[in-house]
Amino acid sequence: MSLLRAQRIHKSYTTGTPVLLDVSFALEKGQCLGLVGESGCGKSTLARCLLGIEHIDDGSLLFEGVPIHGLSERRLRPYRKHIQAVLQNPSAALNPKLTIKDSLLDPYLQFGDQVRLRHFQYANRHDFARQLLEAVELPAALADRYPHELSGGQKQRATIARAISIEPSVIILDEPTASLDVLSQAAVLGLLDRLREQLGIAYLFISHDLAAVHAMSQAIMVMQDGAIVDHFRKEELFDSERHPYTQELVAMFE
Ligand SMILES: Nc1ncnc2c1ncn2[C@@H]1O[C@H](COP(=O)(O)OP(=O)(O)OP(=O)(O)O)[C@@H](O)[C@H]1O
Repeated sequence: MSLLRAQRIHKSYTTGTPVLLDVSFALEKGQCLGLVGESGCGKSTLARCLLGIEHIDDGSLLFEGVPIHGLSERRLRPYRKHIQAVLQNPSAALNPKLTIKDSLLDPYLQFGDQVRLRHFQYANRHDFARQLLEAVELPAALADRYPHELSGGQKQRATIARAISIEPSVIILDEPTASLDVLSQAAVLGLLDRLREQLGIAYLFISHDLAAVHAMSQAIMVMQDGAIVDHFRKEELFDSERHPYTQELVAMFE
């Protein structure tokens, strides 16, 4: 059974223009599924629907076969711990008033009594934060700093540490390196890839950067104007039967 399955999802905002059109896919355990498409095609809207931040107008979303669309916040809560997110802007994702340690501990304080950790061990706050910082290759001394005292790359590593802290099944990565310089981008993508292998977490990796998506993913979906126009295995990217839009993206990539 797939971990996360979207079936024939449709969504419009109040303006009425469809933003997601008949979107279907399945994310398997431990897989990185890439989603590529140009700005405004609907990628972040899909991410927000999967996270339960936006509602869908039609279709279904299933987590391990259980419908999770249209649930009240209270009924959605048991699923929130399984699906975490790392978004584009780490400065917006970290509370400026909290130390890095307190931000890292936040998901565990919310869900720790409901999760069974296999990789990390919670003995006390300080040691847990140390393990998480170590997992994302940050020095333990950063635990007591505030977000404004970290570089962009360090902040994004901290948001990744927070996302993995309760060992979710899925992380939605929405342009996770967009705000970083080229060297930090490569380092953060390498880190994410290693963590997926170590922790067995599945990613939906959303990006406008086909090269990054190709490097990270086992399967790739291409979105155009809210529809998935192509969906293929990584090895099939250069095949001649690719959708014309995919071929346009490939021409830019080469
Ligand atoms: N809250 C909203 N209300 C109305 N329209 C919205 C809202 N959020 C997004 N849109 C519109 O939906 C469309 C898809 O936006 P979305 O942010 O999902 O695209 P995207 O592919 O993630 O773009 P980018 O790569 O630039 O982040 C756009 O036309 C956008 O203007």
